[in-house]
Amino acid sequence: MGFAQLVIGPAGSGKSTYCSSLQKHCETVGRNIHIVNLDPAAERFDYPVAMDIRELVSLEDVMDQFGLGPNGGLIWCMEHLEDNLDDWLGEELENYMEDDYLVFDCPGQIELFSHVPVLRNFVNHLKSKNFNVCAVYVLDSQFMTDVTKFISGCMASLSAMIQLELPHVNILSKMDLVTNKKDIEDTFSLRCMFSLSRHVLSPSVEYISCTSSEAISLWYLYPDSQFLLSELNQRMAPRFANLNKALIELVDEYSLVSFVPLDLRKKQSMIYILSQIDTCIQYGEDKDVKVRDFEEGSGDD
Ligand SMILES: Nc1nc2c(ncn2[C@@H]2O[C@H](COP(=O)(O)OP(=O)(O)OP(=O)(O)O)[C@@H](O)[C@H]2O)c(=O)[nH]1
Ligand SMILES: [Mg+2]
Repeated sequence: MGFAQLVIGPAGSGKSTYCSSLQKHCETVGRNIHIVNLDPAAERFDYPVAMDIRELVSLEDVMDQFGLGPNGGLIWCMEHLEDNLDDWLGEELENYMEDDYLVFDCPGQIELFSHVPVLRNFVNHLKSKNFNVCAVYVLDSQFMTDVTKFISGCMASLSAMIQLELPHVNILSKMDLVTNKKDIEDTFSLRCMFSLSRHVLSPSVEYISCTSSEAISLWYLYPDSQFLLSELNQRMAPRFANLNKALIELVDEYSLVSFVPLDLRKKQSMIYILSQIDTCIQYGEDKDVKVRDFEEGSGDD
C-alpha cells in the first residue's frame, strides 16, 4: 500500500511552500517522501520534483494552441490529465513501490475541488492503485481575520470534502504573519479559542509563540459555534439571521472549524501537522517496533 497527500486550497494560500517545507522536514528526519507537481502553470520549484504534469501538458502550450485564457486553459490541462490517468499517471506510478509516500501539489483554482470532477477521478485512480489518500486543505491565516471570510473559507473546504470524500485535514498557513498583539486581537477565531482555553492558558502573546505540543493542540479546539454566530450576526443585516444560523450549524456539523496552524518558524508545527495526516492515512501503523539487539555479556544492558 502507498500513501498520498493531495494538497489543495485557494490560490496563493501556501500549498507549494507547505510542500517544500514538508520535503525539507522529511529530509532532515530521514523520511522518504516524493513531491509531485500537478500545476501545469508552475514555473519554479523549491523542492525536487518527483513527477511533473508539465511533462504531459503545459498551460502555456494549451493557451497558445487553443486560444484559451489561463483558467480555461487550466481546466483543459486537468481534463487532459484525467484522460491520461491510465497511461501517463499509471506509468509514472510504476516507479514507486509499496510504502512510498507521495505529496501532490495542486493548482489553486477553486473549481477543481468544487464542481469539476477531475480531482475526484484522480483520487479514485490513486485509490485503485492501493494508495491511502488524505486531502490537505491549506487556508491562509488572513481568512481568520474576518468572520465572513472565515465562513467562505470553510464553505470552500466543505465543498472539497464532499466532492473528494477523503479524510481531510485543514491547515491554517502563514501563522508567522499573525505575530503582534493587534493581529491576535483582530483575529476573531483566536479570540474564540482563547475564550475556550482561558482556564488552561492565559490569553497572551506568549501563547502564540509557545512551541509545546500542549499549546499547539489547543489550537485544534473547536471554537464555540454560538460565538461564531453572534460575530456573523453583528456583521450582517438582520434579515440574514436565519441564513447565518443555518451556515454555522453546517460548519459545526462537519467539524470544519478545526484548523491546524502552520508556522514555518517552528519545527514542532510541521511535526504536529504531519502526525495528524499520518494518523488519517494510517501511515506507519504496520511498522514493526525496532528492538535493538544487545550482545550478551557486552555490558551494554
Ligand atoms: N510569510 C509567509 N509567507 C508565505 C508562507 N507560505 C507561503 N507564503 C508566501 O505566499 C505566497 C504564495 O505561496 P505559494 O506557496 O506559492 O502558494 P500556492 O498556494 O502554492 O499558490 P498557487 O499554486 O499559485 O495557488 C508566496 O509569496 C509565499 O512566499 C508562510 O508560511 N509565511
Ligand atoms: Mg503552488
